[in-house]
Amino acid sequence: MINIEGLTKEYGTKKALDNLNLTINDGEIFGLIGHNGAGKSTTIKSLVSIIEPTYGNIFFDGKNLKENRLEIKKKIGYVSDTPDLFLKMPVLYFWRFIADVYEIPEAVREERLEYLCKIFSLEDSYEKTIEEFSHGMRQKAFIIAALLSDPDIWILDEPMTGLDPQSAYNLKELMREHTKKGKTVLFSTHVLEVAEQICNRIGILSKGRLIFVGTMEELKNLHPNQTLEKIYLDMVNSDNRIDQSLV
Ligand SMILES: Nc1ncnc2c1ncn2[C@@H]1O[C@H](COP(=O)(O)OP(=O)(O)OP(=O)(O)O)[C@@H](O)[C@H]1O
Repeated sequence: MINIEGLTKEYGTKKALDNLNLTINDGEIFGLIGHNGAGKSTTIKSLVSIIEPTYGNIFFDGKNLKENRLEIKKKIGYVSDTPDLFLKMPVLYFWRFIADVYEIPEAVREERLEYLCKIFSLEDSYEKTIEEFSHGMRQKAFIIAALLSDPDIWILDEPMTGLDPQSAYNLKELMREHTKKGKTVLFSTHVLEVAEQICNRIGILSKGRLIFVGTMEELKNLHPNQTLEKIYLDMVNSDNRIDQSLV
């Protein structure tokens, strides 16, 4: 279980996150949805220890991230929204490097690599450098790297971006299988349909604040005669209007 308590991130006078409180349960696929700049990546980067929150705490199974960073990081598979690292490295070297960092035994890593490369159709690209990959192939290379150690918690920033329909479908299936085992997936997306298909619950972020947390059914029930898109847009736009009326 992940507990986010009072998470706030300030960049100078800009509040990227404003007192975020959220629980993500074991066995749950949780989707973070929001406009550009809403705070999705800031939330995710706080969870994976890339940025230090200004205030607040994050607990994984009751353990404070601040005090148990390394132990918790080992349990997390993270995909960034910008898969543009290690460009000059042949992808197989990159995966083996990640396997070394996570201390995955030789036999296990090769088997897991074969399995994931098959799922994401990269089994014929071992010798290529990441630079030679298309955007979608890079995305898949970084998803494979994140899942190589079979981590309990998957935290994925816009994982579907650039994926072809087959790879997107396969990733969704992997997410479902993972959470069926009682494990956790948190991912961000702009695409409401993706969230509708696979999320047990979603959180809608607007200007660093959570303005809705619940199931898609609960969201739809707020306005039964409207489309999901309309409900979402009305919610975010009325949040903007409330802010403007306070100025
Ligand atoms: N390093 C930084 N310095 C200053 N402001 C930042 C920094 N990183 C993010 N921000 C600001 O924090 C806010 C939240 O950004 P964040 O990247 O979390 O949004 P997002 O929801 O992931 O957006 P997108 O959908 O475009 O990826 C934005 O207003 C952004 O400009």
